[in-house]
Amino acid sequence: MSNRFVKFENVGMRYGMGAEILQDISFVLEPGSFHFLTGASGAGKSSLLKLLYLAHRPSRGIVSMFGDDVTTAHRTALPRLRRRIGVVFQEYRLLDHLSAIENVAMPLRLAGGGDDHKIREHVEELLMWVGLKDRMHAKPPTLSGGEKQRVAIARAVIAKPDLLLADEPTGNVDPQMARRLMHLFAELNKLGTTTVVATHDLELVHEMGGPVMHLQDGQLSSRHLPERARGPVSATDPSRPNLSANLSSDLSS
Ligand SMILES: Nc1ncnc2c1ncn2[C@@H]1O[C@H](COP(=O)(O)OP(=O)(O)OP(=O)(O)O)[C@@H](O)[C@H]1O
Repeated sequence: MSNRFVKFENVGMRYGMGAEILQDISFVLEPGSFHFLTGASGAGKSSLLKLLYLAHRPSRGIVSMFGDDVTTAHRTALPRLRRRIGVVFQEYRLLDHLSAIENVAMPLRLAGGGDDHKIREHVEELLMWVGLKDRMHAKPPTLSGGEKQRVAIARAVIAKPDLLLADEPTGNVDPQMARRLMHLFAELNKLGTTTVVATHDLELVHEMGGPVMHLQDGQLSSRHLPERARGPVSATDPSRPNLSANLSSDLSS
């Protein structure tokens, strides 16, 4: 288990030659833990996620991912680590020339996980669960913002990553769908995925509870809210997403 830890020690971050926008950030993400990341617009939530996704190097401090010090790691070592991370980007980053099904199937195909028929079945089931039954064959340019967001979420969770990073994943959906998507994250988390969800939706944060990382003035503070809603989202929606298909066990090896 120890190689699944994520640890930041006195980390700073800046863009180019600018001032540090994150300073002395220290925390540990225990394997299988669930964290919200909050903070005002511009506080640095997406920037912290960039460090976690290894898309940006810290200006100082030490970042350890899954037991490896990645602060000075050669860039050729990063793709192997990134394959263990699922990301829901704020701007989705879907492949426009592929259908929703093919976008979501991509992580499984890259991991060589399972035969074509099984992959398709699993992807279709997940897309149905996120309410996209009728939009599976659509390409991203023809999808609404909320639909794209749900495709991006399905793509991030399909391969059961060791670490899931979600940047404002419910920003474009209605409150009921937001709860359904949080339920999906909670179910994935129960299967062992360490999860960080950056959000402005404090109502949702209070409803779900648990550890909250808060950014303000470049500094990170932590608190723990009482956990209230780790079960089904509501009495009218007791279904569970099927995330247990064993298609990609080689991803985390
Ligand atoms: N590529 C970049 N180059 C220079 N500065 C940047 C870049 N990206 C972000 N910033 C700056 O870094 C700071 C933190 O931005 P970041 O996007 O991390 O905040 P955020 O908390 O995610 O905001 P929001 O909630 O609005 O998405 C802001 O002052 C922003 O202007």
